[in-house]
Amino acid sequence: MSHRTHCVHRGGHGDLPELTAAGVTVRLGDRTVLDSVDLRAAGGRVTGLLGPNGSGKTTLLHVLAGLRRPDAGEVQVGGADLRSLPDRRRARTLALVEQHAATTVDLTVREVVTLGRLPHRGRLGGAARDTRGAEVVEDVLAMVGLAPLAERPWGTLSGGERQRAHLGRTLAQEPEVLLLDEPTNHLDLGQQLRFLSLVRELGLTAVAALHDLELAAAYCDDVVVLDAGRVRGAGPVDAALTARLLAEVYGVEASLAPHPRLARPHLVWDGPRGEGTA
Ligand SMILES: Nc1ncnc2c1ncn2[C@@H]1O[C@H](COP(=O)(O)OP(=O)(O)OP(=O)(O)O)[C@@H](O)[C@H]1O
Repeated sequence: MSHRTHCVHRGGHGDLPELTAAGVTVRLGDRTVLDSVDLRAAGGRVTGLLGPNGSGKTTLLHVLAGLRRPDAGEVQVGGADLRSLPDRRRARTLALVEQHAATTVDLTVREVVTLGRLPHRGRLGGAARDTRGAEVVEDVLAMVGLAPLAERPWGTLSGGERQRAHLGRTLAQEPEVLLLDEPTNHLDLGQQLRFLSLVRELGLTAVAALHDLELAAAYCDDVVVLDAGRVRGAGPVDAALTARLLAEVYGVEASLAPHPRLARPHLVWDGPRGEGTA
């Protein structure tokens, strides 16, 4: 993946909107899947959305993206109620990279990325008014390392290449707020590190659901930890990811330590709770 400066690159400077959720509750059937959840994703920072399987991360991302209406609570982006934004404005403000996003199989990689330009086109869908569209698409293809595969049919891509194409389509939307649902799932270690480095370098307001606590400790500024639909911890990574929280929420003996070479926290785990050696 290329790290060159790009037109969708914001560099983390001041004017990016904050995304907040207040009292978000979602009930599905007789289950309360999210229970009065508060979240604050500060402008231009990467917020990790953490929690065990089934804790509500995807459901919360769908509420934050405006894809699911909560039973209670509200989401604000840049101080405005998400529901008050017209669809196209919302799509230009905030975009979600889904975990298992489906894409029509006979499109090429460039065509998939170009789909991200739809909110920038005229009301009748014409490309005429999207004067920057082609340039943005080429920039994004280079940025996610898919320029050499631009003409490849979607169906021939590996899982990791598809993940990068989905990111490319989302970046082509030029959102200010980027929502990512387990974005590193299909990626090898090198691609995981490059993907999250790229997300940081974009400098957008980002919320990423992550299973890998090591990656979360390394790449997130802040975290929100869900457990059974409730927030169990939130704040800057090193303050929020305490040994006690990791034991209670994940059932593991683990803690953060200074990275031996880099100025950032590093997750050190001993094992499942009660079986650690420390
Ligand atoms: N339509 C539904 N009806 C009932 N329960 C549902 C429905 N959809 C999701 N759930 C439940 O809601 C809970 C939260 O699911 P969600 O996918 O948001 O969790 P998650 O933290 O993203 O999980 P994972 O890490 O496994 O992807 C789960 O227990 C799930 O089984």
